Amino acid sequence: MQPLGAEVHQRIARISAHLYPSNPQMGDGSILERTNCRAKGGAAGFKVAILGAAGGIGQPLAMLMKMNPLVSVLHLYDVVNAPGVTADISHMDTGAVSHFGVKLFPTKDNSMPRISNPRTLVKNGGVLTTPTQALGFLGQSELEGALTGMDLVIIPAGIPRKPGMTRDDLFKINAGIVRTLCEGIAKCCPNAIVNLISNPVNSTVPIAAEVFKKAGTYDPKKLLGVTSLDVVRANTFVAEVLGLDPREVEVPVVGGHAGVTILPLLSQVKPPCSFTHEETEYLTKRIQDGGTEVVEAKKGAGSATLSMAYAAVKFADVCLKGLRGDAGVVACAFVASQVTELPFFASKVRLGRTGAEEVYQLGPLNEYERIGLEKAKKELAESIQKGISFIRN
Ligand SMILES: NC(=O)C1=CN([C@@H]2O[C@H](COP(=O)(O)OP(=O)(O)OC[C@H]3O[C@@H](n4cnc5c(N)ncnc54)[C@H](O)[C@@H]3O)[C@@H](O)[C@H]2O)C=CC1
Ligand SMILES: O=C([O-])CC(=O)C(=O)O
Repeated sequence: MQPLGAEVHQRIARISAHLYPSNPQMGDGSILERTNCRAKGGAAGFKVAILGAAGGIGQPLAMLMKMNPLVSVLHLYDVVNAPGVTADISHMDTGAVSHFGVKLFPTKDNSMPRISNPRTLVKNGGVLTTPTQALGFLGQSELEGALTGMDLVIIPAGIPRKPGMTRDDLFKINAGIVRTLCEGIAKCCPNAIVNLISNPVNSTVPIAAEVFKKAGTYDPKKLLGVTSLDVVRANTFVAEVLGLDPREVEVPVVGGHAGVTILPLLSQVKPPCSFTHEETEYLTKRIQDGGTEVVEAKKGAGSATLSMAYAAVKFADVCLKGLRGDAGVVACAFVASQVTELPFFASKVRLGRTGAEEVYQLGPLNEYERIGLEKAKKELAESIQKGISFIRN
């Protein structure tokens, strides 16, 4: 293998310094390192990490994010099988790079980096690029590499439910996983938008907030619990009842993401429509129990993964459009909120360059929804407190 010329060496150092401004050691080119760069033809876009990328949600989510034209770099992190998933995804001829892998090795005198396969280097508008060569991020020791420089971090890491379990039964294991991952975010990409999928969302979002507060990096606008699957389900089930195309239906779903805390506002469905009491009861229950419906159908093989990946990608896409500065980007999410007396609540939010820039009020509720809201708040208050106490005590 031939050593690289000084010009290439300097270019690598410049790119690394640009990508890792807070970690200059990554840019000196004299250590074994990984560098990000765009594949030839890769669109300028956002850097996205998926934590738990080898899981039931993580894999289809990685695939769909690799197809998103707003994404230029995709980091796939897991404690198992991340390199395999990354290798697989990296063969897709889309723009995003699922972690490009040029490995730079020190030379004997430690002065000049070598590249494992110099033929993979391509010059693209002055930027060092390579056709996608997959490298995932495997295990705790690679978490920092996965997170450094990210604009958006999506977290579907953690165990899923089996029949008979509640989402709260996942707390014992998932709380610790979320804490560790969020400590990494606070350290490596404190300005990233975080989309938290791991259950129980009603507690994991408060956990994440406490971790960020402890680290001094908390920005409530940037932490979003993902409740988009509730909206996706609500749109589907309401469309079935109305005999409409689900793509034309918009149902706000507020509260939280577990059982009675999932509160569809059927009085605010677009296009405007009305439901009988029986229809309201049927729809509310079906939307609230949508997750359990899938858990039971899978008979112990996990919970919703494909519809969740779809819903997560829809939500990530609106977050990226907000970051890009698009106007009028609105979606439901579980966020820090003053809409009720609770510190967190899911409602419609407007997404902008800095995250959830505006949290909308609930609007007029009917009697059925007002009763539902009281039930939702009671359970939510306990779940939120449980998350907060996990970090504070
Ligand atoms: N917010 C929502 O609407 C929904 C949330 N979920 C939740 O998403 C989570 C993931 O579900 P699935 O993908 O079906 O589970 P899964 O078990 O198929 O995948 C989870 C992945 O997380 C990885 N993982 C475990 N510990 C990790 C750590 N410390 N760091 C990084 N990765 C780690 C595992 O290796 C695995 O690949 C569950 O908690 C589930 O309840 C599921 C559906 C909907
Ligand atoms: O039900 C579960 O455990 C997974 C989930 O959150 C959902 O599908 O809404």
